Amino acid sequence: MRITCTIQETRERLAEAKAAGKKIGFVPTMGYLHEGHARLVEVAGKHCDFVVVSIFVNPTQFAPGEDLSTYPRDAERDEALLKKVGCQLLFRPDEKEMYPTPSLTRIELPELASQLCGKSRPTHFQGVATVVAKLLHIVQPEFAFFGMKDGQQLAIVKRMVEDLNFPVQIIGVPTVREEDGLAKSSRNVYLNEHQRQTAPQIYQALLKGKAAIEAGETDPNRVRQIIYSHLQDQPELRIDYVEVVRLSDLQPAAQIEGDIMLAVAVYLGKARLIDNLQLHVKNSTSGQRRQVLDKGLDIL
Ligand SMILES: Nc1ncnc2c1ncn2[C@@H]1O[C@H](COP(=O)(O)OP(=O)(O)OP(=O)(O)O)[C@@H](O)[C@H]1O
Ligand SMILES: CC(C)(CO)[C@@H](O)C(=O)[O-]
Ligand code: BAL
Repeated sequence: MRITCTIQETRERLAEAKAAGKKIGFVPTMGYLHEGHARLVEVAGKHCDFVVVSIFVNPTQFAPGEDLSTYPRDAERDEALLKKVGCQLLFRPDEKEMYPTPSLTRIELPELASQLCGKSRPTHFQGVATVVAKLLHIVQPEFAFFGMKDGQQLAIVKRMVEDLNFPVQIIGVPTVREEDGLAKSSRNVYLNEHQRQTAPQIYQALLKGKAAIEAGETDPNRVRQIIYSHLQDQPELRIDYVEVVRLSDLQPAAQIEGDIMLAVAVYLGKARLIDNLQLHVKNSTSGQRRQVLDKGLDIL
C-alpha cells in the first residue's frame, strides 16, 4: 500500500494506475477505521482493481462547538487495517493541503441538507458536499463507496453527482453492525459502559418501526410514534429526531410505499449517534401481503 499526503503525488500514483488499465474505486473516510470502513474497502476491491482510501477529518463539516478537536484518531491502526483489507493507495492530506486558502466555493443542496441531521447541523452537509466534490476531483474514480449508515450523506452525494454530471458511480453499502445491532461508528468510542449497553436500543426502535410496517401499518406518523416511544423509554437517550422520509428527496413520507428511510439521531452521553433502515415497500393490490425489503448494496 502506498501512502500519499499531497494532491500532486496522489495524482501521479493514480495516473500510473490508470495507465496500467486499472479500474479505480474510492472510499472517503475520516479515519479511526472499523469494520464498517473495512466492508466499504472490501466491496470496492471486489468491483475495482485499484482501491484508494482517503483519511481526512474535514473541519468544514464541523460547526463550532462540535467534536472536531476530539474526533478520534489512530493513524497507525488505520494503516494496518487498510493493508489487511486490500487498499492500494491511502491519501492522507493535512488541512493545509486540502485548504491552502479558505475555500470560497461551496456546494449546497438546500432541500436535502436542511432535513434530518441538517436541522441540528445546518452547515454540515455543505462541508461534506464540498469536500467530497474536491476528493472526487482529485481521485477521479469510476466508483465511490459510501455507507448507508450515513443515509442523508449518501442521498446528498448521489444527487450532487447526478446534478453536476460527475463521471462516477456512487455505491451505497449496507450498514455493518455490532452483534447486538448497534451500527459501527467511530463515535461509539465516546460511550461509557452503561451508555454502550443502552445504544443497541436505537436499532431495536428502528426494528419495531419496520415490524409495524410488515404488519400492515400504513400511516408514517404511527410508525414514527412507535420508534419514538421506544427511544423515549430509554432514560439516557435524548432524541434529536425520528423521521420517516422518502429516500428520493428526504421529505416526510406521505405514505408507506416505495423507497423510504426510517431515520433516527440521538444524543447519548458525549456522542450523537445516527442510524436508519432503508426499505423498499411494495403494497399489494389484490389482497396479497405487502412486501417489505431491506435495500441492499447498490447494483454495480
Ligand atoms: N457501520 C457502518 N457500516 C457501513 N459503512 C459505514 C459504517 N460506519 C461508517 N460507514 C461509512 O464509512 C464512511 C466514512 O465514515 P466516517 O469515517 O465518518 O465513519 P463513521 O464511523 O461514520 O464516523 P462517525 O462516528 O463520525 O459517524 C462513510 O461513507 C460512512 O457512511
Ligand atoms: C464523506 C466524508 C469522508 C467527507 O468528509 C465524511 O463525511 C465521512 O466520513 O462520512
Ligand atoms: N460520517 C459522518 C461524518 C460527520 O458526522 O461529520
